[in-house]
Amino acid sequence: MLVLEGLTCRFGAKAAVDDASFQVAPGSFVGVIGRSGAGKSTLLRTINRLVTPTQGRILFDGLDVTSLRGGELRQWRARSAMIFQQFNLVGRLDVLTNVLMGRLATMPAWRALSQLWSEQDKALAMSALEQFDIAALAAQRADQLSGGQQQRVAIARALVQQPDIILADEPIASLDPRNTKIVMDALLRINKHFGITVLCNLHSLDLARGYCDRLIGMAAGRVVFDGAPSALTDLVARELYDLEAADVMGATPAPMPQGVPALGTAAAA
Ligand SMILES: Nc1ncnc2c1ncn2[C@@H]1O[C@H](COP(=O)(O)OP(=O)(O)OP(=O)(O)O)[C@@H](O)[C@H]1O
Repeated sequence: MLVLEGLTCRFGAKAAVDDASFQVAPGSFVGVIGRSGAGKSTLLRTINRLVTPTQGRILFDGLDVTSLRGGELRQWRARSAMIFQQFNLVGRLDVLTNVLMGRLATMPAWRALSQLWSEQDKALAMSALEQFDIAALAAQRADQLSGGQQQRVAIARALVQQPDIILADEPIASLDPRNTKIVMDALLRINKHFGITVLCNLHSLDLARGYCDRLIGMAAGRVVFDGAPSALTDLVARELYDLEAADVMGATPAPMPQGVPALGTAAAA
């Protein structure tokens, strides 16, 4: 269980996240929504401790994440895998090595430095690639892949971290509708088949409604909505998004999941 208690993150006088308190049950798929600048990215980055909170606490299964330092903090970052809008792969390295990077936190420093991957880790990485139908790309340089393929590699890397929670920060923001569906389906599969909790920032409200069990709405750093997608009426959504409402609500049809996608069924884009 992830618990946030009065979490606040200030940049100078501005509170990017302002007194956020909520709990996320294991195995849920939670969408964080809100207009640009609402504080969604900062919230996820603070949970992962890429950003240091100014006030409040983050607890995970009773562990006080806010006070972690050094090796313990590195372990937490491995347990809370981040997925970024821009994929964050090492472009000059091949796909398999990029996925194996997800195993670094489990290795002794000398092996991590020389990147001596065990056969077991290689098998795990290949299996993750197979699950997203990109095993055939294992030997290719990451920067030769399409955006959708790169994001699937990033998701495979997150999966081999064997995380408790995945924090996905606008994972489909730079993708076309077809790849948006492939990547959202991959996250849904991880959530439903492996039971890994997903906390996912999404700009598109329609997408959030289609994929998430629960939505947390942010405005000016504060949590202003927390409930089931069905409870988010158009009126509340319009208040949440203000002038951006037309852009995020049904302007272009958002892809919807057709049930929970089986493993290894993503189209080989
Ligand atoms: N490192 C930083 N230094 C100063 N201000 C920051 C920093 N990071 C974020 N902010 C500010 O905090 C606020 C929240 O930003 P954040 O990126 O978390 O919002 P967001 O909802 O994720 O927006 P977007 O969807 O545009 O990414 C914004 O006003 C932003 O300018």
